[in-house]
This record gives sequence, structure tokens and C-alpha cells, in this order.
Amino acid sequence: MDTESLAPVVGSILDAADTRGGDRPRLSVSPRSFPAAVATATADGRVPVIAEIKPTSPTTDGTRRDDPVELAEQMVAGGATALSVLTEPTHFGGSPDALERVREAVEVPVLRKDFILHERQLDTVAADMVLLIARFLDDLDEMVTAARQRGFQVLVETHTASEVEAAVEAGADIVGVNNRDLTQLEVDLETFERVAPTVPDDVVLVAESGIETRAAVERMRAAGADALLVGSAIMDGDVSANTRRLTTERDNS
Ligand SMILES: O=C(O)c1ccccc1NCC(=O)[C@H](O)[C@H](O)COP(=O)(O)O
Repeated sequence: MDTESLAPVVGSILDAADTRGGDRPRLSVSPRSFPAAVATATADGRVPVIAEIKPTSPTTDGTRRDDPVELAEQMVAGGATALSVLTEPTHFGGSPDALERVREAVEVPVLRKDFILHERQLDTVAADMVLLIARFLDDLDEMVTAARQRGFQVLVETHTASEVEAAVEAGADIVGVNNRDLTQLEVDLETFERVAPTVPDDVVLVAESGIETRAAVERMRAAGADALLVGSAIMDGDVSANTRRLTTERDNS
């Protein structure tokens, strides 16, 4: 893994992540289908949005301490297709317990959002989908296989065309393109527009980060996003109203 060019806080996230996990029995999960949820939302006329429960982050001021289950219910009421729950405790205020409670409370698919570096960390908590970040995993294909053997669907996060190539070679059928660059932590929606054409058509394609406005939603959809992963713009203020604003298709009639 090339860690030299990473933002210092990302190095710190990875150092903390490296030591977590272990001592848990191997999981076997029965996942709620994410592609089916995307298809249902599209048929219902909703923009497929994965709404993220993100209490804080290195680029956010303050921490939101609401009950994650209440946030989850508000997101679903606002039309979220799926939820993402941060389980990273040190820099994002997340926890496996929050994910477990949220998954019990809702019926939509739930993504575990963390910085998973080792196979043992897949057994920390059951979820419908796990995030694996291509840049951090030299053994991406083994990790995709290990996650699938436990029953997880896998969202492989990429930022460049060469990471998309690695994800596809590893067998990924759900790929995220992160607009946030982990070198400077800058967000640029052009990243998705540049990288999306390199993703094969049969892959479920997710645009991640920096999607704050309806215009950004339309821009990512026009560039080929099947679904959008949104954290900060939903967590800032009225979660239900924020979700609804992004999930409601424009009436072009
Ligand atoms: O969000 C951060 O500050 C951050 C910093 C360092 C590494 C990763 C980070 N975010 C992880 C994510 O991928 C986002 O939580 C997710 O894509 C949602 O992004 P946003 O809608 O911009 O909150």
C-alpha cells in the first residue's frame, strides 16, 4: 500500500484501523440485496441514495450525538434506498453497536463503512454490504472473496481508473468512485465524471462524497451513477428533509 502521499489524518485513521478486530467467530450473513433496492427505488421514481450515519469526520466541525436508530428512521422516511453506518470509532464517532441497532430497526440494506485492512475485521459485525477501499488493499481480490464467503455484498471504493481496473479484476460488481481525494481531502465532482466511463456497464456504480445539492445529484446521475452515497449533506440539519430533497426525482413534465 502506498501511504506516503496520504493526508496525515488518513495515515492516522489507518494506524488506528490496523490494530482493531479479532477474537470474533466467523460471520455468516444473509444480506438484503442492494442491487434489488436500487431497482425498486428507480421503479418508484426515487433517486437511489445511500444515506450515511456519520457522527463526525476529519473534515466536519463538531459531532452529532443523536441516536443512530432515530437518524436511520428519518433517512428511510426521507426515501433512502440504503443506509451506510460508520463503524470507525476514533475519527468518525461510529461503532459496530450502532450498525447492529440500525440494521435491526430498518428493512433497507445497510453498508458497513470502515477502513477494513485485514480479513479478521470482516467478522466485527454483520451488515448487508461492506466497503473495501481499493487503494488500501494490496490483496483486494482475496478480501473480496473473504467478504463474499461470509455472505456480504461488497462495495469496492475507487478514485482512479487503475483502481477501477483492480476492482473489476477482483470481481467487484458494485463499485464506488470517491470524489474525495485522500491525499489532500479535497472533493471534486469531476473525479466521478472522469472515472465513471471506465466502469463496465454491468457494474452497479455509486458516486461517493461531496454530493450536497440537487444540481450535484443531477450531475452525478448524468455521468452514470446508479446510486449516490451521501453523508455530510444529510447529517447537517433536518435529516429526513435533507434526504427527501436529494431522493425526490425532478418533475420534468
Ligand atoms: O469525510 C471525511 O472527512 C473523510 C476523511 C478522510 C477519509 C475519509 C473520509 N470520508 C469517508 C467517506 O467516504 C464519506 O464519509 C462518504 O463518501 C460521504 O461523503 P460526504 O457526503 O462528503 O460526507
